[in-house]
Amino acid sequence: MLLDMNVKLRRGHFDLTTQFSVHDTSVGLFGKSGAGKSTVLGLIAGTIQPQSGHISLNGKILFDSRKGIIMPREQRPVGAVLQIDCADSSETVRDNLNSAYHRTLKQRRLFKLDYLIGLLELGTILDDTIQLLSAGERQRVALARALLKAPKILLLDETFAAIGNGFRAQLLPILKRLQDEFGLPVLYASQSLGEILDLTDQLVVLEQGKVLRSGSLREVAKQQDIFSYLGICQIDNILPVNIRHHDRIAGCSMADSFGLPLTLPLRPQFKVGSQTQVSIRARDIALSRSYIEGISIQNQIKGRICALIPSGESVIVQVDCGGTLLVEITPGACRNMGLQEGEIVYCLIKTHALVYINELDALPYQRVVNHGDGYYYLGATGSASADISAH
Ligand SMILES: Nc1ncnc2c1ncn2[C@@H]1O[C@H](COP(=O)(O)OP(=O)(O)OP(=O)(O)O)[C@@H](O)[C@H]1O
Repeated sequence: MLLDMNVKLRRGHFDLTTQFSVHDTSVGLFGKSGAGKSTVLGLIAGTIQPQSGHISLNGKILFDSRKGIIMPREQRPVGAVLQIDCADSSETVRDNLNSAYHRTLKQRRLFKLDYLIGLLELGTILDDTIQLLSAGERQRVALARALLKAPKILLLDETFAAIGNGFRAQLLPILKRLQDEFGLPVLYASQSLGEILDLTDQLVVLEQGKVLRSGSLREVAKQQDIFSYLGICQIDNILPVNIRHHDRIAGCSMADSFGLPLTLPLRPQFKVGSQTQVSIRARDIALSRSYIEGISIQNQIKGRICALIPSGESVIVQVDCGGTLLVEITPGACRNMGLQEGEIVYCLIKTHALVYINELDALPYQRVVNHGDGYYYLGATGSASADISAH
């Protein structure tokens, strides 16, 4: 275990009782404004002390109220880019980085100074004083300084948002490389699920100073009533399909997915035998207890209900039909049908509700994650309930 934290803190009216662990992988600390994300990062970095509990990193105790241990901030093997770190300074960038470089013992150094200057594109601002830098430039300098400490974990507080869209696309692969090549995981605090999921699908979800859920998005999303808090407002199923033949007269392409026949919109440009993916919105699938004769809907896929997940004003029905389909219906429909786990249902999908994945980008949605098992979670930009900022 890399980071283990179980602390209590009362600050004014805010009560934080937080327990979570981080293993050797990057984690997103998600929560709405005021949930306590910056406070948690400050507790790990040592800028704030809890009233009780313990925090350990890589087996080293950073804080333990019972043993009376408080490791000073400068000694913690933590690289942190906190909002308070980007304060004014009359030092030049060069002096600021040089002092951080020389403070780290030679044998512990992970990065050469020139390497980080190149990596974070700081060459042109080396002689500028920090107080004259833009907010994004300050964040990059703070990141370089954090990395020069040769940390065991990197704490970032909404850094993508502060650093600007242009540099963000460059920063992401850098953070992934730090994790892969140097084994340096990131604890990334943000109010934007989309921003976190660019980096990792491991989440700690905070609400009012408490850990609401933790685990992979998949595990977190299995539980009730979390979608709206996460800002997920649409779920798409992504199905792998093998094209079997094109029927120009019927106006459709025939395919199979998970061994089941599927009727798709006609796309003769896909070669027979080729593979592609199609997307179907969870809320565009209807359920029936039996196969329906005399209906225009071409796809009636038989499956077994493996979970019924209440989610705000919807119920997500997880149906195992070879692969898994997520179907979103109203609680009323669920009640009227008397659906129960383990029962057989038919998933009804209109041909034209299936969208080829290469045509999906034309839709006005923001894709937030490849779910691994073939689901993409999409947030509609601009939705009132969605807190997913546009890329
Ligand atoms: N110095 C302080 N004294 C008292 N209360 C504080 C102090 N700093 C923060 N708080 C309170 O602690 C709570 C959590 O703040 P925190 O900054 O950790 O939230 P956050 O999740 O990072 O929010 P945001 O996303 O807006 O930055 C808030 O209610 C805030 O008012």
